[in-house]
Amino acid sequence: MIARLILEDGTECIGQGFGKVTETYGEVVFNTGLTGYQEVLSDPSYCGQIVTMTYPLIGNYGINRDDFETIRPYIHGFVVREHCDMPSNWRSTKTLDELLKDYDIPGIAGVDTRMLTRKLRYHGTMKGMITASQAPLSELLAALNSAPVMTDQVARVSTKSVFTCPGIGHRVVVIDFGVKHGILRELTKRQCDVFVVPHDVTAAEIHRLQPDGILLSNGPGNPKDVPQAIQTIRELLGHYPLFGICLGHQLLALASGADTEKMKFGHRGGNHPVKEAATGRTYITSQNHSYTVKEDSIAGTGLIVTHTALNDGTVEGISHLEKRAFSVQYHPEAAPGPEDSSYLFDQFLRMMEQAKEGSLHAKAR
Ligand SMILES: NC(=O)CC[C@H](N)C(=O)O
Repeated sequence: MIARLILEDGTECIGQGFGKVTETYGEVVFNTGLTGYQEVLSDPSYCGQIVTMTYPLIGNYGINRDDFETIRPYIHGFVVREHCDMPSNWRSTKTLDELLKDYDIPGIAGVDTRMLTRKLRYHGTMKGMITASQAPLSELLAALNSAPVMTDQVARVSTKSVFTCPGIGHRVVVIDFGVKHGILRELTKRQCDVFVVPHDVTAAEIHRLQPDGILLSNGPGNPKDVPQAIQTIRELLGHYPLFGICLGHQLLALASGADTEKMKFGHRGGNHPVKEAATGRTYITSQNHSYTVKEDSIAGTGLIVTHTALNDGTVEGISHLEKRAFSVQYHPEAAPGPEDSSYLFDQFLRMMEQAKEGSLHAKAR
């Protein structure tokens, strides 16, 4: 089936449809990962976006049972150069086409993804649509330009009720703005007793769970679309050790009085170099973000910049000088991607230990 990808600037790519070609709209973004398309497809942070992969052959190792980052994919469309429908891998249980069909997600293959990526880098990310309609371009563009911009992605992907991953270690409350399973895996691997709570949880509800620490998860959309979460984090700051990842990092910054802004085309891929200020070390990181913390908004908030992106100098990590709280813009759970940064989960565990020791000393006094 012929499918069309149309961008708001009038660019049209004609290709072969796969998955379920229904008419969808979304922000068109690109990811430079060489592998990891299953994790990209199932990362809730892509909710509302049409993702184009710059690597030219996608689908060749199929889809397996283990690598999902959430129970169902939320992306609005998938764009590839060449779609492989005959996967070869011992773990593969279905094809990429079958997965997209299961969840009514459109795919389009045969697209000049290099041209598309250059365009997105030059103009910045754009609204786009995938459709099988043969209507004139002008008609489709009018529909695309009047399509509403999504602002409720977090509510769509967050859990509706509390669930647990029991463990014998520190009790961690994960505020689920669209949490990736990789984050839960990293916590349970370290024996944490995990409570995953909905995005609109209140500080009082969290106090009742008596956590040792709180993890602010990744998630889709603009951090300013969830003002209630910013207020809750403000109320929690200083009471418990906080660790923020991606959207959670941006929300920690906003709750501390710093500001965020949209980037031109964001960072998405598995090889983004990030420099840690304290050691001068460079880590290769997995990233997926459109927004960033504004460096010039940090002064006077009690925060410091701990990590910086080497490609463009943007903020990739912050830490609070007086309160137990730190966060990173990238993905230390490395799904997909390099595992260099998993030490940050150990840092969070140490912070929870220190907080416990601190409160024991305070009680003894
Ligand atoms: N992966 C994430 O948590 C992304 C955070 C935010 N939605 C952004 O695009 O910047």
